[in-house]
Amino acid sequence: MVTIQKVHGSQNQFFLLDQTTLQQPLTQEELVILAKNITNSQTGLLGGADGLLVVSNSQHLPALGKMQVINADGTIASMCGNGLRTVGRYLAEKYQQNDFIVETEQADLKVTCQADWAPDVKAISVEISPVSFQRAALPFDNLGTEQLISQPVPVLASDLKFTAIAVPNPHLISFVSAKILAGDLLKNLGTKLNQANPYFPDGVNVSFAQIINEQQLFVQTFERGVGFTNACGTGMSATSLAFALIHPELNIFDRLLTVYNPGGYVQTRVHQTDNHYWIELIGNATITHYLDLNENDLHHATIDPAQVKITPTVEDAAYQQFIKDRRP
Ligand SMILES: N[C@H](CCC[C@H](N)C(=O)O)C(=O)O
Repeated sequence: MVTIQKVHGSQNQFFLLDQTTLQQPLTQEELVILAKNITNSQTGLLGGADGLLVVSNSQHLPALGKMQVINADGTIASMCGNGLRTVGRYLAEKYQQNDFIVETEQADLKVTCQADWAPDVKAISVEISPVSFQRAALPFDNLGTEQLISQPVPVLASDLKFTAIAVPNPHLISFVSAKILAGDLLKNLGTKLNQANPYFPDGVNVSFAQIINEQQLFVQTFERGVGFTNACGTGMSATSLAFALIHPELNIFDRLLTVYNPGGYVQTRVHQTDNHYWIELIGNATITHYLDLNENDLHHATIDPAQVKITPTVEDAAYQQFIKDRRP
């Protein structure tokens, strides 16, 4: 039997599998099949999830481990901010360390355990990096520009301005009115740009944001490979950077922002050293369930829910209690 976890960051939900606990690690093909199966709201476990986080040993000393992110549709994401917080917590407890490095697809990133946000609400800070505005980094095409920073893009939507940032997964961001946020535009644009289209050949995470005040944002994201999620850590991080760049008069750099989302909130700090940007993402890392199942079933994605021993924790109730009166 092996144990996997169901976890969330700001209620962006994942299953977490540590390959090093298996007799035989899953192959990449098995991981993708498992991710699509286990996260599915019909065929999956516990109502499914937004993706699968795969932990394995890193060859990059001094990294404590390596994180791979597989979206619910089986596509691979180069980064996952909410996911990295839960992987960071997992590795902190596995190796009894509070400040360490985790290898991700394009960078080895800092992870730091924070003081609990409330009883049974663990908090982790993670580095979101590398950051690029270059067309080729997203990538995007046929928009008539090499960079997109707060510019109108009529072919995507009239009357909005867009910013495109890779952190390093791709994000398209627009600061919108409450009316636009409440409408169907985000769903329509997110759907359109994550199927065959001339603008974002690899798809893109699309976020609409509202500025609550100079220290608070609200962000809703339609995620590549998933659809709407309760929160997107890299989306909220990229939006914080866009906010800092679009409003230099507010001196946002190095200041703590609170970014609300449908799943709760996170905190971010945007940093600039020389012309290099990186973002600190701070937020909960919650384990909702431990799942004991047969390793063989993982290899064949033939998981019979009746054969899985599910142990809920007290942490989700603690998180719900924590965010109950912390809404914008
Ligand atoms: N939810 C994740 C982002 C997953 C990104 C994935 N949807 C992609 O880039 O394909 C986060 O907290 O950053």
